[in-house]
Amino acid sequence: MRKAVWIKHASQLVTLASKLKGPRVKGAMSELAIIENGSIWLEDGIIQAVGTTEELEVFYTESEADVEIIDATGHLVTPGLVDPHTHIAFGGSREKEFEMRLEGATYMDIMNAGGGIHSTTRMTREATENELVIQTSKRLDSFLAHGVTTIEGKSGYGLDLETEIKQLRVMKRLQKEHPMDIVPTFMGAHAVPEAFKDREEDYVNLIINDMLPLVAKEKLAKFNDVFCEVGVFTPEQTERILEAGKSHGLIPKIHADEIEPYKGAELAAKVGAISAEHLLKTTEEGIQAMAEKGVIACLLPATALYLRETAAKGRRMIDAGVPVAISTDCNPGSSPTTSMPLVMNLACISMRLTPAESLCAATYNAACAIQMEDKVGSLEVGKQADVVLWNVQSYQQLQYLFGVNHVKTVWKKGLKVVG
Ligand SMILES: N=CN[C@@H](CCC(=O)O)C(=O)O
Ligand SMILES: [Zn+2]
Repeated sequence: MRKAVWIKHASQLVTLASKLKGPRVKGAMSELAIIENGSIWLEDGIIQAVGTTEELEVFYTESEADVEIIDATGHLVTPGLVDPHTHIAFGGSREKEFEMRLEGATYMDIMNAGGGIHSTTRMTREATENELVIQTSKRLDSFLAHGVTTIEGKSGYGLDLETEIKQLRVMKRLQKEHPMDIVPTFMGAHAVPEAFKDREEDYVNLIINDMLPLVAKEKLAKFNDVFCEVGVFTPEQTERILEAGKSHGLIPKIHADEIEPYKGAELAAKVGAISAEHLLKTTEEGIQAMAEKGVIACLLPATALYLRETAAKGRRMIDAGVPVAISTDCNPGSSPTTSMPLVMNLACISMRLTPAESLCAATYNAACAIQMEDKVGSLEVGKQADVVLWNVQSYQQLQYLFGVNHVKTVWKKGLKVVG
């Protein structure tokens, strides 16, 4: 017999439904389209109906399915959260660097001394594909437990053809074997590998001539990301790598202006990047350029906190008309967390987003940053049945009661995966 789930009597069903197309900006980020005494019908992995509990009674009367009824009285219901920026498929762990940073070493000091991204690269190269699948799968479980049902995942801890491909294959396998939706990004330009020290151009050429064509041919990634940073890849190198990716159908993203202002936001606008990430040091000119071209600012307040840096100017970006998304940046160095609820709280506390903007940034706008908004990011008929039931009454409470995991139940494509 067919199965269905009917969630009813939600104190707030936050749908984020809208007729607007594309990422939301300014006031539209606060329009959550909330239904009180809300109700939602999940069947065949898809949302079949959304409305008040009274409106969906008819649906129940006429249904021939075996219906599980969930009484959500006193509970908030939202779309599954979307994390549009993670480095999830890596080997090993870097707690020693956490201590080193507390003693005064900077992120770039550690990286330049062969630690940081280089140390995870060594550990990722050593791990077998199966080992990486097991380690990454556990992280995905933790994301689900925190209400995240779709993530982006980057390579970039291989820095050689074989290991970059291995990381992307791990994500491709997990897309089939794990309930999580994983959208893959190639990030061979995450660092210049140690073997290419002082001959960065050779590595840039390797990415352009060998890595990008193979990644595209095997359809292993949708996006192409570069760490554009002083001492890593210059804006000129970044542009070449992103343009080469575009010629293979890969959509640009940029890790921009994280440690130093480097006109990364301006470059994102110039190359037509879908999003620019971090943006801690972005200037007013960079903000204007992103607003003009509709580049999504993917802001990572947990990373800023973890590196003890001032957070990005999220408030200013929204006021200037930049579409804003937020993310964990889950990675073993600068943000080893899988908690999007924490990131939503931090977006309010450290970047002065309102609770409503923060939720939009973690759902619909996040989906736009990985071109998944047709399927996920809002509760609308025809979209995937990715739904979270929370142990709080309102989205305001979700943002206010910070540092706690309020997830009660998670459905992915209509199936209960948590709770
Ligand atoms: N900043 C560059 N890349 C990652 C960190 C990677 C690492 O430290 O392992 C980031 O987005 O924060
Ligand atoms: Zn990152």
